[in-house]
Amino acid sequence: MNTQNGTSVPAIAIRGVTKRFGGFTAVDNVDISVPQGSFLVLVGPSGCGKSTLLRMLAGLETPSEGEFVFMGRTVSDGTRGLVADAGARDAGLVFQSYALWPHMTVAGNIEWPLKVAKWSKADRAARVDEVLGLLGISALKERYPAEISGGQQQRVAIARTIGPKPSILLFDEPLSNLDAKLRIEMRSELMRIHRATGATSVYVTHDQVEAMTMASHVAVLNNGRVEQFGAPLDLLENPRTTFVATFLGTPPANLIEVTRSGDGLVYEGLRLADARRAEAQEGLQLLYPAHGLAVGDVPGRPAITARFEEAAPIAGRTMVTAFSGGKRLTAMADGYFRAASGDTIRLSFLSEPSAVFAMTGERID
Ligand SMILES: Nc1ncnc2c1ncn2[C@@H]1O[C@H](COP(=O)(O)OP(=O)(O)OP(=O)(O)O)[C@@H](O)[C@H]1O
Repeated sequence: MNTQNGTSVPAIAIRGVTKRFGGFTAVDNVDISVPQGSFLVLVGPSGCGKSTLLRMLAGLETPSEGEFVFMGRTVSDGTRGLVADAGARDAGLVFQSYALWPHMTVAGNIEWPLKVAKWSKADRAARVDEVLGLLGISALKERYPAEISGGQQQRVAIARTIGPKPSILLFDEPLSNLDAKLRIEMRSELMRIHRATGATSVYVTHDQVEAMTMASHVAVLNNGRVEQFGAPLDLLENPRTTFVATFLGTPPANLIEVTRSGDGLVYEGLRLADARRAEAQEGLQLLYPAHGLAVGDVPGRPAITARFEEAAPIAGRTMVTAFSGGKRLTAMADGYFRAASGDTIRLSFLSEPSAVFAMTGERID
């Protein structure tokens, strides 16, 4: 069904999209596409352009250059100034703020877009009950937005968006107003809804845990550009830049700046790796995941002295933050580890670095 000339047509194709505000480039030549049913997460630090990209997907902004193609159909084209309206795009948007109509009941809010789309009365009633059930909020049907909690309001907003069965769902940080526990619950809920609707979803977040748990595809954005695009595990295991390597992953990975000395790569006089991993480069950065750094000396492994900063228990182990040479390092200790801030501790490098980067941030090995 979803084919043209025998080849599969992406549900969403973003082709060479740039967005400028005056002289400022907010989105810079973005080129990604995903198949139907994907869960694409746009992740990156504040100001990297992810909301602007989502707003263009929703048709709320026009690209300066490039085009958006949904299911083989061009819905925005920067060169021609074309932007198809929301109905023609077949996309529904869920915002961070719920923006429910306060004078309408929960059922009324969900029914409204179906009225706009000219569904029959019987079909509307059936669909409202169906999405209320899907979101687990049937009991709230006759309440007004002021009479339900924030988490429930967000469910109503999601129910309202999926009501008309859009084939593309767009989410702009929909969970950021919820408390930590509710966020985790709603994450699984959203995944369930995504699967139940069969829609292709695009989800904006600055929370990399959300990105890694929900995505089938992740685009890491930095300064308006896609720094890397791929499956979550691929990005974790094969980061192409130091930006991706340190932005993704919990706890954060460590970058150690080393210099070449003879046949070794050396940090504070300590040989950490074989210099043949990176020919002809003087300064380099070595990547160690937090679990690659242990607290305390380990026989046969290189170790450094660091200044203890803080400890956070995680699943029976302790994530330890310490400083060495002005740089923040994250290590894992077995069991529950405690020390006073400023104490001197030892950190051991348990294995070879998982990657080697140039000082410019590009991956070498
Ligand atoms: N209408 C606008 N006019 C001028 N500059 C804008 C406009 N909208 C966004 N920008 C700028 O474009 C850049 C990207 O903004 P955008 O909102 O897409 O970032 P973001 O990654 O979603 O950030 P956040 O996580 O903080 O919401 C920012 O520097 C922002 O100031």
